[in-house]
Amino acid sequence: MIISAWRYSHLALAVSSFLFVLMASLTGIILAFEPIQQEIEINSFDLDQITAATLIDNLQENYLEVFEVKVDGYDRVSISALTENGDLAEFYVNPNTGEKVAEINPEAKTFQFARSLHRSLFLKTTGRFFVALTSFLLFLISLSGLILFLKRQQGVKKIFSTIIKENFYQYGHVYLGRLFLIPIIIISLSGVYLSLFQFNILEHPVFTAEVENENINAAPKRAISDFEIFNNTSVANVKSIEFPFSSAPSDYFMLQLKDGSFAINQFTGEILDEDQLSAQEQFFQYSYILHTGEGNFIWAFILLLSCVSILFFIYSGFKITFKRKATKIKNKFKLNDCTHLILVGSETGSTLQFAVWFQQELLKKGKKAYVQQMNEFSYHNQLEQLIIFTATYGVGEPPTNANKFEAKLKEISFGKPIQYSVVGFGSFAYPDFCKFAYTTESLLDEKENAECFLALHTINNKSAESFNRWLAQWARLSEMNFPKFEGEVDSTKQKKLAYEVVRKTEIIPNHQTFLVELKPIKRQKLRSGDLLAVSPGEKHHDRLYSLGITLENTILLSIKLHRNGICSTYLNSLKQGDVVQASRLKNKSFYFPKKASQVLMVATGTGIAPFLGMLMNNSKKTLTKMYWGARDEEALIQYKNMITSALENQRLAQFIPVYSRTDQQQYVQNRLQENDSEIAEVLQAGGVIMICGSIFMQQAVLALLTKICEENKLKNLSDYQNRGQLLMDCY
Ligand SMILES: Cc1cc2nc3c(=O)[nH]c(=O)nc-3n(C[C@H](O)[C@H](O)[C@H](O)COP(=O)(O)O)c2cc1C
Repeated sequence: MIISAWRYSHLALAVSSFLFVLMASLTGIILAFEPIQQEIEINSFDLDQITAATLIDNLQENYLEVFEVKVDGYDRVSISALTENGDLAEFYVNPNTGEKVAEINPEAKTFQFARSLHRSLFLKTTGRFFVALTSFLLFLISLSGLILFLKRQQGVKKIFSTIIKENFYQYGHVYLGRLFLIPIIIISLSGVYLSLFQFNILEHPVFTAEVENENINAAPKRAISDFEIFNNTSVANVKSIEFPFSSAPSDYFMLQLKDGSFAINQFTGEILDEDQLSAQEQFFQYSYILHTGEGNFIWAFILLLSCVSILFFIYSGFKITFKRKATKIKNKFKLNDCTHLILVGSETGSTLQFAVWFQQELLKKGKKAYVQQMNEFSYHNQLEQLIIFTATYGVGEPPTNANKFEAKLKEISFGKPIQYSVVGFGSFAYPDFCKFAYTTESLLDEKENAECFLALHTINNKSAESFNRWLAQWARLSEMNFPKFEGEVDSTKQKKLAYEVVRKTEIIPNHQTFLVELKPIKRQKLRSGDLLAVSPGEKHHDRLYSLGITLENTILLSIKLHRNGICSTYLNSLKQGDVVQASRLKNKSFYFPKKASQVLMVATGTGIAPFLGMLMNNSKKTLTKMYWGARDEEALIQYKNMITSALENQRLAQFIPVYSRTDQQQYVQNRLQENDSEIAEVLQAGGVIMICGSIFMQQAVLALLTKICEENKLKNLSDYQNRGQLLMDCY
């Protein structure tokens, strides 16, 4: 597994503490319900409007003797008093009247249990130590997570920009991270701070009034309602009031406010001593509220969601890690004996899967192939073929395991001629698509004795299909036969179904293209844009075709016959009534949009097939235009009827054929460029651009679209792609 230092720390911390974090989150979820429940159940009074003087008066009117008043975090006022029946009791009162409103119920058993587990794991001091450590580790995990998030988003300014969706768990991990990392940092830090008090590292100050008894006057005697301090203090600011034990002048009121404590002469109301709340104690109070959500419904709810999100982080984190760990480098031969060296530049391991698969296939063919990380590159005399698979990160930067490659390559000189091929793995969602692969290729270009075997090939979103196109070219040049790389969507694992050939057109000699229409023998749900993996027989591997669905629910395939193409030759040999075995692969990212102001289709050659199906089914008559590139008009013969009928019934608004080998001598991208303002308008008006056909056309069209976006001051092309306004299926 290849991993950067931050990612490694994040993972190591999470793995080492996950059981404790899991326990703390589960109990945290339960405990977060307590303030929520209290908030719902309690009739609260507006304590700001009631003075301590009124409260004391009310109480003294209602009870024989009052010992203490307490105001809790939910603004409930409770007292301990001698009632008129002479009973000593504790209960909640209405501060406006002094009357009893409710009993003080003991805390529910569930909360008691969850709290003990949350605080000490029922292990007393040892448990408290582990809990404190867990809090601290959670803080470090969140901090490293925050740094990874900022690196991923490429800076603080881009915190709120779109998160690029790679897969569900990765996206969820990052998305929830953006929402909950800060609350989790607050929870963990406040937890650590509260723990310091549990271990007596910090202590709560105790207010002991320093009063000289002889200085306490019993006169002039005032009514409580005339005590300045009680009149100036609202009950909202009170934490507790201890009443004087007896009527001896040496006993006084002890008033504890949220910001200080006072000793008050019971006869005169004079302040005998006072103490301001220390910063440490204030910090404790804030930490307590932040950690428990006491008295704040909204914050308690955020705490609840944060704890739930921690559970998701644990689960998705493990999912991501196991996926990455799945591929390991295992070399059968010593490096110095190998003729083929596959270098990998990968951050999260997916590129490595391609490399290891490729190595295994080369080994099966008797080649001595070695897989190595790009940073470890060194030259040996046996080396003949250098194949580099690399991802791109950051702003077109190398992955961590390739960041020293440039420096290493500079020091290396190839003693004998070698041939190299570079494959770039990247994503169109990023502005610098596969940039590091381009850099790598140009570095090799400059090296003596290094000859380019196959020009740079770029792969968007780990597309197995695109990789197979590269593989086919590489195999042809090196005169080998490779099976298909199936990647995550393994068509061999999909159920094979039977399809009957209902139509097959003659091949157009100059273009070597033909149409095949297949009818599923068993009914199935199909959509234009899906892929059909056709199996030419047991011994051969499947070949994927983009399909269109006709109005009769048949599958339309447009095929180019390749000279040594096993599958295209097989399909060309079919006759009406023959049965074909194939499996369907969903390709949801290339469906005709359900809602779009307009659709612009761009295709070359046989790439038109899914579009023909989409047009037939465009019953809403969404405004659709199609640019289609081919060598000459003859290539259109097979599609002409379908295009004409789509135009007639307004399922296609305009068809723009572009021919490269006629007087016109144009490619689709040239024609698109002539209409650049119209293209800009499509993007601006929320329209969708769909591209299907050759990878070369795709790259040229993407370069043009990027330019159009820049010139018209539109958003980044990747923004449109993220919003589903740019859909592609190219090969
Ligand atoms: C944070 C981040 C930044 C990325 N930056 C780029 C980029 O600048 N250009 C690009 O083409 N792809 C970029 N990608 C996409 C990756 O290169 C692509 O997903 C690749 O297949 C990942 O390969 P790996 O799993 O082997 O690391 C980025 C991906 C992530 C998560």
